[in-house]
Amino acid sequence: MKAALPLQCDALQLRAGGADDGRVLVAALDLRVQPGERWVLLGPNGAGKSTLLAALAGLVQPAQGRIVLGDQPLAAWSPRELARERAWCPQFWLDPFPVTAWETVAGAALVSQPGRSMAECRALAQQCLEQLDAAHLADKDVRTLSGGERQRVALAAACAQAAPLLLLDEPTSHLDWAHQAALQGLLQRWSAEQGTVIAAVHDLNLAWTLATHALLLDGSGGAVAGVRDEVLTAQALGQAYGVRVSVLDEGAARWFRIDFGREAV
Ligand SMILES: Nc1ncnc2c1ncn2[C@@H]1O[C@H](COP(=O)(O)OP(=O)(O)OP(=O)(O)O)[C@@H](O)[C@H]1O
Repeated sequence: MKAALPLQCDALQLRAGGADDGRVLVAALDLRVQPGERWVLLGPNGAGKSTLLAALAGLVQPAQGRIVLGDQPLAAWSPRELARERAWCPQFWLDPFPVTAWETVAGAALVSQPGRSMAECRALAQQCLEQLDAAHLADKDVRTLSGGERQRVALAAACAQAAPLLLLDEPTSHLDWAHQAALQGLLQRWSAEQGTVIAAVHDLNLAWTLATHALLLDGSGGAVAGVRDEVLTAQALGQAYGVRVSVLDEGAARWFRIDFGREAV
């Protein structure tokens, strides 16, 4: 896999639904993301994590400011070129047609490299399904899969695109513990090869173990971005989510506990 390109946001403003009169989700975000970094996006429901991921994928237009990938604004990239640079794995899937898992993944491989033969796409699809422990699902109709199985197929499709920037919207929302751990390992290897990962997550402990950097949206347009240890603090998380968060530092690890029985900070 080739190395990811640097990604940057300059005074980025995003509104709900990308509409001119939509609520401001992100007021003026400056962000620098370097190849090999793993970012987690956090913030309350409706804060704008999915909207920001879609904007970074080039699928939602900023109200103001700009996003730059490599040396040109995102808006200047053609869809075909962009498909070679970034893969976007959404939070939900619509599967209206009877398509198999391997066809779904092979389709993603074909999007980024239209010259590939179907045999090559199928071999790559098989490899990516194996990486996500989903090879045994290859011939199944995606409409018949369980939530976790369908999510692993979607993640395999994102990997098959072989685009070095992975934009993942709640990638572990349907995964059991073992598959969460396996995905973390995969994403760490991805970034070790100079791929970049940006993932929206709600699980603070998973966020901590996954991330090198974090971006915390407050739901009112504000955002704090930086290295993980400085952003993921009890105070900042408590304020953003409106719950009491306590932190246990244990060697190099940090554990978060949410006190659901106490009033918000
Ligand atoms: N197409 C749309 N039209 C209008 N409003 C939208 C549209 N898409 C999203 N929104 C609104 O924008 C806000 C941000 O949504 P978004 O999905 O980005 O939040 P999120 O932080 O990912 O939330 P969650 O944690 O619940 O997944 C929400 O209030 C949502 O209702």
